[in-house]
Amino acid sequence: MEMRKPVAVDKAVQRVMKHALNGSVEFLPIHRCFNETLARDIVATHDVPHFDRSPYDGFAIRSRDTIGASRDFPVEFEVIEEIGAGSVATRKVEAKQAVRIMTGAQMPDGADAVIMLELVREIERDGKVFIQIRRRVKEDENVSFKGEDAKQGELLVNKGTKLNPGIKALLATFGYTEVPVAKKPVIGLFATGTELLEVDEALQPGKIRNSNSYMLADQIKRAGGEPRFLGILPDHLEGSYSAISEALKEVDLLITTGGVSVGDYDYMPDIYARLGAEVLFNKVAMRPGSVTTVAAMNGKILFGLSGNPSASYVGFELFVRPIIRKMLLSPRPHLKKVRGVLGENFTKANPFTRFVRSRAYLEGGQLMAVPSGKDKSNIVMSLASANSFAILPGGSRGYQQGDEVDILLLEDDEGSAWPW
Ligand SMILES: Nc1nc2c(c(=O)[nH]1)N[C@H]1C(S)=C(S)[C@@H](COP(=O)(O)OP(=O)(O)OC[C@H]3O[C@@H](n4cnc5c(N)ncnc54)[C@H](O)[C@@H]3O)O[C@H]1N2
Ligand code: MOO
Ligand SMILES: [Mg+2]
Repeated sequence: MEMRKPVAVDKAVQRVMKHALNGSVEFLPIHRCFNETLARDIVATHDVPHFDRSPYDGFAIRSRDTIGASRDFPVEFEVIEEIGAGSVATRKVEAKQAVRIMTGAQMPDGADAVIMLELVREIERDGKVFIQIRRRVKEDENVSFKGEDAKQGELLVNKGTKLNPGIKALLATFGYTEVPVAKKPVIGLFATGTELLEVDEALQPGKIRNSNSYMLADQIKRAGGEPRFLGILPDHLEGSYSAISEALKEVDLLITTGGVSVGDYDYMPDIYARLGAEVLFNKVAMRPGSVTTVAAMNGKILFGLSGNPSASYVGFELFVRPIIRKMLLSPRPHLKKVRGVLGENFTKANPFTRFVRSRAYLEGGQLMAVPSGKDKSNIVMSLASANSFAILPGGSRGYQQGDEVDILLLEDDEGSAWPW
């Protein structure tokens, strides 16, 4: 019987990260990309706005002409032209002249301020329109200046940042019809186990439905990768070996679940040996997921996650997610770590570090983490409301409600450079 030597979690993650693959760039039409990450820095290619403009519907004037204006002594301006946004005045504003201007329209030459429509009185005389201004208007008042939003050459968004609606607005502003994004790594997904049924199959004695593949496919998408379902492999060495070696040609990374422990039908260790893959570790000092095995081969990584649902969920987030994020050029590829308070007693001691699936929430400004269900490796139900892992370092004692703990956030996009 093989005795496996557990590796500390941080050491295990470190070993995997040494084999991180480089990401590549592709260009996607702006209306098609969503949630990808930028593969280039976004730099302002011109000033925004690229002309001085009015932020109000009003009248563009020369501020100095309002000196002395008051309620009792209004100053009169002749309205020489009217422009809406998109139009440009044809005449220069001279002394005591005004251009009726709408929000977003370019400031006419000569004018240095705008007074809002509501603040003037309009009068008509001899077929001409005049306005009366009853207050002093300062130089530059109500002008939105060229470059006030962004200056040409300014670095606006770093590569490796996930697209969001705001970044989309920037891309459109600068005329990106095609957006440089990090190509999503393609991650193959095999579920192994003779006991596994497809989702549409009726239950049979001793058999269960394959839930891992669906869970992991969405974890892959949440991390920014592209899952490729490769189906279920019954526990047969030959068949599994050939399916896995074929699949490796098609994907960047390969995940299998199940068959990594020491059971009679746990064939993954044999398969790695036959492939000639370098096993980075086959036991991690963590719960769940202690059997997590990672192997490297020809610039690809094979993640042998546990068959137990909670264990494969945790294994993915700790070991696969950072590799995906790295390929997406993120400078912070790991889960974000924050401090919080344990919301319930957790008395079961364990020599290995526990990653307790938890629901984290703010209460009176304090982050609380409460276990989201039974803390066993073969449990599925606790995953549904988990948005975090509370980290309970291994040792001989349990933890109490109110203890301060590190918490890894699952639904955050900022990440950590290195949380360990
Ligand atoms: N003698 C020992 N037995 C076990 C050890 C050990 O150290 N010594 N480790 C235990 C731990 S810890 C874990 S975790 C599991 C890991 O087992 P495997 O990764 O080899 O996975 P399987 O044996 O194939 O399956 C385990 C469990 O998970 C269910 N499963 C598998 N695939 C799926 C799927 N796609 N969807 C849902 N559920 C799945 C499977 O039916 C089993 O119940 O080993 C312990 N044993
Ligand atoms: O790998 Mo197992 O999940 O430690 O329980
Ligand atoms: Mg097993």
